[in-house]
Amino acid sequence: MIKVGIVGGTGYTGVELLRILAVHPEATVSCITSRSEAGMPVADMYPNLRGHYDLAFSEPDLDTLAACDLVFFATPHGVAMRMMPELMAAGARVVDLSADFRLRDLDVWANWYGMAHESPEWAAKAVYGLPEVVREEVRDAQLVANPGCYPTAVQLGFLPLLENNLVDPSRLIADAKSGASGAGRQGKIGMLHGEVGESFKAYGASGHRHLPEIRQGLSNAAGRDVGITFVPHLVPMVRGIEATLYAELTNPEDFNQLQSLYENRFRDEPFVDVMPFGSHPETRSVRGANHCRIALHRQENSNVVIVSSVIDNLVKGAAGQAVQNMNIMFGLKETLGLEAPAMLP
Ligand SMILES: NC(=O)C1=CN([C@@H]2O[C@H](COP(=O)(O)OP(=O)(O)OC[C@H]3O[C@@H](n4cnc5c(N)ncnc54)[C@H](OP(=O)(O)O)[C@@H]3O)[C@@H](O)[C@H]2O)C=CC1
Ligand SMILES: CC(=O)N[C@@H](CCC(=O)OP(=O)(O)O)C(=O)O
Repeated sequence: MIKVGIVGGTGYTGVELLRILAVHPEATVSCITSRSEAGMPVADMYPNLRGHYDLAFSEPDLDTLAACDLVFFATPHGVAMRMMPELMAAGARVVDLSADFRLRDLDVWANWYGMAHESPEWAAKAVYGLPEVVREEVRDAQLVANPGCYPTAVQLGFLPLLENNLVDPSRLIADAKSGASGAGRQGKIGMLHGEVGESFKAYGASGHRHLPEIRQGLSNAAGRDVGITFVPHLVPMVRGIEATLYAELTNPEDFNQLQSLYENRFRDEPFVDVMPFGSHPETRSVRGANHCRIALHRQENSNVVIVSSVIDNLVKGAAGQAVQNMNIMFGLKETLGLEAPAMLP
C-alpha cells in the first residue's frame, strides 16, 4: 500500500484526490492537511466521503509528510516551493498540483506568479508530468509538476500536429472555456452563482499565466519556438474544459492522413480518446473521468485544422492526472483507481 499525504485537503482538487483515492486498491491516505479546518473529520466536511475516511484534517507537519511514500500538494502557488527543499532532503516523493514547478525559466515564472522562486534547485529537477509525453521520466521522478488544466487540454489537442511538423507553428490559436471550479474554492465575488450563472465571458485575453506553460510544452513538441494566442473563457457550469484549437496546415494534402495520425498517436494512451472525424466532444462526456476526448474538423476550402479537446478540469486537469502520475511513479497499472467512466447527464 502506498501511504499518501495531501497538503491542502479542503480545496476542490484536494477533495477530488480524496474521492479518487477512496477506491484506489493500492493507496491509502494517511494524512490530510488544512490550517483552517484542523481537527475537523474529513467526512464531516465532505459527506460524500462518509464511510470512506476516519481521518481528520491536521496542520501541515513536515515530519508527518516526510513519513509518507507520496505527498500531493493541492495548495495555491507559492506553498509547495517553500516546503520542497526539506521534504526532498527527507527523501519524500511529491506530485505538485500547483504551478510552482511547471516552468523551466524561473524569470518567466516570477513574472507570471508575482514572486521570486524559492526552490530553483528543485525547479530544475522536477519532471513536467504530462504522461502522454514523458511517461518514462515520470517513473523515476522524485518531484512531478502536474500540468495545469488548460495546458493539458491544449497540449493533448495540438501534439500530433506539432510533433509531425504539419502546421505553421507561429500562428496557433487556443480558444478555451472552463467551468467555475477551475477557480478553486475560496470565496471570490466573481465566482458567485449570481455572477457566473446566465453569463459567459472571456478573461485574461491580454495574457494568462497558462500561456507560458502552454508555449513551453508546445515548443518542446515542435522542437522550436511556437507562437500561440490563448484566450480562456468562464462558462456557467461547474466542471469541464473545452478547448477549440486552430492551426494552418503547411500542406493541405495532409488533411487526408490527420485522423489516422491522431488515432495512431494516441492508440496506446488509456486516457485519450480520438473520436470519429467531425465529432463534437462534450464536457459532460468526461465529467468525473480522467479522459481527454479529441475530435478533428475541416471547413470547406480551408487549410485550417480545427481540433476540439475536452477534459474535466478537476480530473484529467488536476487530481486524476496526479493519481495517473502516482501510478506511473510506483510501477502500478496506470489506470488503477481511474477506470470509472464519466457521469451522464
Ligand atoms: N481547480 C482546478 O480546476 C485546478 C487547480 N489546480 C491547482 O491546484 C491547486 C489547488 O487548487 P484548488 O483545490 O482549486 O484550490 P483551493 O483554493 O480550492 O484550495 C487550496 C487548499 O490549500 C490549502 N492552503 C492554502 N494556503 C496554504 C498554505 N500556505 N499552506 C498550506 N496549505 C494551504 C487550503 O486549506 P487551508 O487554508 O485551510 O490550509 C486549501 O485546502 C492550485 O495551485 C490550483 O491552481 C490545478 C489544476 C486545476
Ligand atoms: C476558471 C478559472 O479561474 N480557472 C483558473 C485556472 C485553473 C487553475 O487552477 O489553474 P492551474 O491548472 O494552473 O492550477 C484560472 O484561470 O486561473
